[in-house]
Amino acid sequence: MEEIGFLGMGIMGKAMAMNLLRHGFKVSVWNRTLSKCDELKEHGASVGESPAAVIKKCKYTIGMLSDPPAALSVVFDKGGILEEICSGKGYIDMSTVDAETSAKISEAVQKKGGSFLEAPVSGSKKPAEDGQLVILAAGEKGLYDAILPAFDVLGKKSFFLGEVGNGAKMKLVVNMIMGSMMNAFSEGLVLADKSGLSPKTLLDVLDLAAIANPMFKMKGPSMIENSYSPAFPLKHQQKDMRLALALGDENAVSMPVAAAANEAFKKARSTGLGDLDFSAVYEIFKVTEPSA
Ligand SMILES: NC(=O)C1=CN([C@@H]2O[C@H](COP(=O)(O)OP(=O)(O)OC[C@H]3O[C@@H](n4cnc5c(N)ncnc54)[C@H](OP(=O)(O)O)[C@@H]3O)[C@@H](O)[C@H]2O)C=CC1
Ligand SMILES: O=CC(=O)O
Repeated sequence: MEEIGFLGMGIMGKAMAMNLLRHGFKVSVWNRTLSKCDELKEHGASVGESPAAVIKKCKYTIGMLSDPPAALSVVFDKGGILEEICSGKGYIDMSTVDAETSAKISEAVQKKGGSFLEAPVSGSKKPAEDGQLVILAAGEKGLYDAILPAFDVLGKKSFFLGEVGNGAKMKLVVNMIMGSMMNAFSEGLVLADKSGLSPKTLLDVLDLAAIANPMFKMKGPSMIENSYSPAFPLKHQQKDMRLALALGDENAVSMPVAAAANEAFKKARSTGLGDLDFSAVYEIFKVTEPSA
């Protein structure tokens, strides 16, 4: 396949671009903080000086940026995608954003004659390293078909969900559920501990019960060690809760559980836990009321 552009060398983008390189793809990368491209360069990637420079060089370019302002910035700002995107080129945004952000980008890219696909992913740092992501694509089907060889390397399964916005919405629903589960899990760990049970034994029981799941299994042991090395940064999980709640507002869906979870993530951010893993929300539940 032709050289693939990759914008955003954060936790996910770096792992995904590395994976493409490992599978023999030629990759051209860009990151706002340029030094984060060094390791990729050592593994054979070329480095572009701006998103526009990468788009100019590559037929297909993937973006993996933190949030809606970042996703919009690489498209609309000086040196951005719009300066070089044209007929025959495609942009695939794999960031987690809301449907409105995706639609804005899609419209602008198409106005210049380019193709657009949104393709947020489910799965964190390790699945990204192992090519085990779940890809939630929507937009131009021709671009989806063309980029599938790369998706087959990045993920274990790709879904094509129709018109732009459906991928973003699916991702927000999934992460709203994940964030709510992480809150219930944290409360349960604290309740076990405070009521004299072993949190470690709780993990063993949960793993054999009807609610066993990969997230509890993966995060539980590090949480009880108070270890929160970021795989999925808490600030991004809170962004996803916020965007999912806005989707709930638009559709008049009452979401009291997600709203409470969002408050806990906000509180965690306000106490400086935003750059840690989202499982650090556990710390919020450990804080006990001072006795009167
Ligand atoms: N980590 C995870 O487990 C998962 C994350 N996601 C989603 O993937 C996306 C990326 O996540 P992740 O890699 O963890 O995040 P990181 O915070 O590790 O990386 C964010 C990236 O966005 C860039 N960026 C931020 N602001 C701007 C801006 N204004 N202009 C240009 N670039 C900018 C950063 O550049 P710089 O280095 O210069 O700061 C960096 O490359 C997010 O939308 C997240 O919600 C989805 C699934 C799993
Ligand atoms: O967005 C995070 C994930 O683990 O999926």
